[in-house]
Amino acid sequence: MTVPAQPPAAVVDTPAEALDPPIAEDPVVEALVIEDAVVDDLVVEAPLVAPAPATRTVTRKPATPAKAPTQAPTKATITTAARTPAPESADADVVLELHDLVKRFGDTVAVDHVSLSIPTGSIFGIVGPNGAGKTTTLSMVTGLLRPDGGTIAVHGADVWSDPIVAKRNMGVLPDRLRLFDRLTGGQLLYYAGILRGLDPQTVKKRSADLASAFGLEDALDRLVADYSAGMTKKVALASAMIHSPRLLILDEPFESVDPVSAANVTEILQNYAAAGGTVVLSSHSMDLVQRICDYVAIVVSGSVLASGTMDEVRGIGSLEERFVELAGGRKTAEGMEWLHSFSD
Ligand SMILES: Nc1ncnc2c1ncn2[C@@H]1O[C@H](COP(=O)(O)OP(=O)(O)OP(=O)(O)O)[C@@H](O)[C@H]1O
Repeated sequence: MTVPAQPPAAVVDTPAEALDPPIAEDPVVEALVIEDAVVDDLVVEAPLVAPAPATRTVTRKPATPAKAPTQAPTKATITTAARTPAPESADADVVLELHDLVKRFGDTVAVDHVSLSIPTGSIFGIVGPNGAGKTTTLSMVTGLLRPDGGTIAVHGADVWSDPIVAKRNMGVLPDRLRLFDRLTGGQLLYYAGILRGLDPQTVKKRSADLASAFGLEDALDRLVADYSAGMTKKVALASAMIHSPRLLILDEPFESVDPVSAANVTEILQNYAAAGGTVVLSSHSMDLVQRICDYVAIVVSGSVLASGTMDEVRGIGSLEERFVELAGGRKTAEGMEWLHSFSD
């Protein structure tokens, strides 16, 4: 009897991660996806410490209901909205103001005159295709990258001319995690808290709360260098929050994070925003952004093509549909037949 040859296999670790939706949905990529194992199982009930009381009176607007407007915004109205962000009410407090931000790398214009107003107590999502300029924008906001033009102000304090004031109340999850990974998770959290001026007792209490919230209790004594990608992301997120900042800047906080942990992180962020904290996050997960963000900006080729409340930006469709439309639609995978010819 002839035994049929085994089909060839490609082993790809989370191939769609950090890919923008048009690519992540591409049939070629879909064909390659092999289900990822869910690693960290956890159940969380511990609430995260709320941010310190705001000096201004803050009432977080509830997430806008998923009600379709009577008329879909046209591309022209969206583009106009991009230049003048449209918060729900004109008197909304603005915690973070980006004005006419520009960043070039040689001939590449990574960020092209971006202006955004982030209301206090909101969760603001920044989405865009790979290479759109999201990380570059957030890196300038957090003072990691100097802008070529424009200004960034946190509660009126300029990030570049008044960095100590501007950054004091900021918690940052950068894109490329460069942690002190020869420390244990517990030591890293301790270090983050002490650096932010907390006393040791408070740091210990908050570290325990955060470890419980992120399902890292059993990992606190292990070296961060030995953590999985998702565990590393979570301990970095916990380090960004330990001083209960008023503003969290999170670059792809859900990347590598399993669905249970993502649900926990979502709940933590929603409680945080309900207590007056503000979250600015970038993500490729359109469903998640649509579900948790009050406001969203779609960035393509360094420019904001749409921004405003979630309902204003997505119109009558989903955020993903609007994103794909503004990002230039999907490309059909042609000329890839060689992939099906198998080298054996
Ligand atoms: N240090 C750098 N030197 C040169 N070019 C850079 C540098 N950092 C970013 N770029 C370029 O700037 C553009 C924007 O990159 P950026 O990382 O901000 O995109 P992104 O929207 O965060 O992408 P992704 O979704 O893939 O993370 C890209 O063309 C990128 O190649």
